[in-house]
Amino acid sequence: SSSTITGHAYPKFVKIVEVGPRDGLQNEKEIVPTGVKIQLIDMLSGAGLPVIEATSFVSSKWVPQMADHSDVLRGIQRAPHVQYPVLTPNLQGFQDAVAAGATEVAVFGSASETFSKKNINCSIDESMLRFEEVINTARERQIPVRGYVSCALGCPHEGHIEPSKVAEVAKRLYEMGCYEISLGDTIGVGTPGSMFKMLQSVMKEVPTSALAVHCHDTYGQALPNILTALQMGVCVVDSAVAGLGGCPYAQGSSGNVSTEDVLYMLHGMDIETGVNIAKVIEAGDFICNALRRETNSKVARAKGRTL
Ligand SMILES: CC(C)(COP(=O)([O-])OP(=O)([O-])OC[C@H]1O[C@@H](n2cnc3c(N)ncnc32)[C@H](O)[C@@H]1OP(=O)([O-])[O-])[C@@H](O)C(=O)NCCC(=O)NCCSC(=O)C[C@@](C)(O)CC(=O)[O-]
Repeated sequence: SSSTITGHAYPKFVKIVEVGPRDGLQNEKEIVPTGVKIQLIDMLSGAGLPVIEATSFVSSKWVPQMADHSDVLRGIQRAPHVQYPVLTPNLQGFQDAVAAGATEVAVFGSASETFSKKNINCSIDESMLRFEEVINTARERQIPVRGYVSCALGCPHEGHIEPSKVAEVAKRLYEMGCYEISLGDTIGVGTPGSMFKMLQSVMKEVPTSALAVHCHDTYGQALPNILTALQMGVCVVDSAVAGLGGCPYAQGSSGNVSTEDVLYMLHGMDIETGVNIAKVIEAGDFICNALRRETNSKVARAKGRTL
């Protein structure tokens, strides 16, 4: 159902997918202690987030920060009704994830051929074969699989990406069995204009109810881009506590849009999320202290603990 605010129809409820513990931390140079990652995830669970992407089962040679994936997954206190998906690029990652107790996984493809090679060391077509193996094996175990499409609004190597290419990759992932497709503006170059065109194209191939947007805030466009997606009926938004993040294989990519800023906007529009913004700010304080870093969330900076 939808409500009308500012002359547009918006979803009444938006699902926030918190990606801070994975996308937010994967690019940190100094290894974050496993206990800190676990405490962060537990604090985020306590804030009422429905989905918390916990870690990645990728090669530790490629992404050393995620090498403790199994210990993180085993160490967290799972809250009821919270999903803790993990990234799995191939069958090996999937099997390791299941052995560590994963109950939801995500595969991550790209709309850019060059980015696919740099990020997961294979072409888009090869990646689809790997993902098909993961998805088919997951289906046998009734494990839901989410799918990402990176470079949906631009590529660090190829520049402009055709919306039709994004739609094609999204369709392939959806038809293979991903229950939700997250469209990633990996380097944060999109604007409401390019978001609109890209979504129009993707929505011809994948139902709107199965789409999520995943915005990085490099050019300060993440919130308007998200608003545009909401106006088009998208009701799942990825974000990272304290605006942590960036992809190690996307030079120039800055943090994800911050969960606190997304919540502030949504709640201000009377859109429900089930998330307690003050508790997210506390989790943000915790991780920023651990990283000895200022938050990237404007809302956290403005309101601190007083909200
Ligand atoms: C995909 C691979 C593994 C291919 O890496 P590869 O080197 O092509 O793999 P391979 O199959 O040729 O195997 C080589 C070695 O890697 C091992 N290996 C093989 N698979 C695994 C695995 N799953 N876990 C651990 N080890 C693995 C395998 O066992 C072997 O070990 P060796 O025999 O040499 O000792 C590699 O390229 C990789 O790990 N890439 C990581 C990419 C990554 O994590 N990127 C960041 C996440 S994506 C992102 O941030 C974007 C997103 C999702 O947020 C959305 C957006 O913003 O757009």
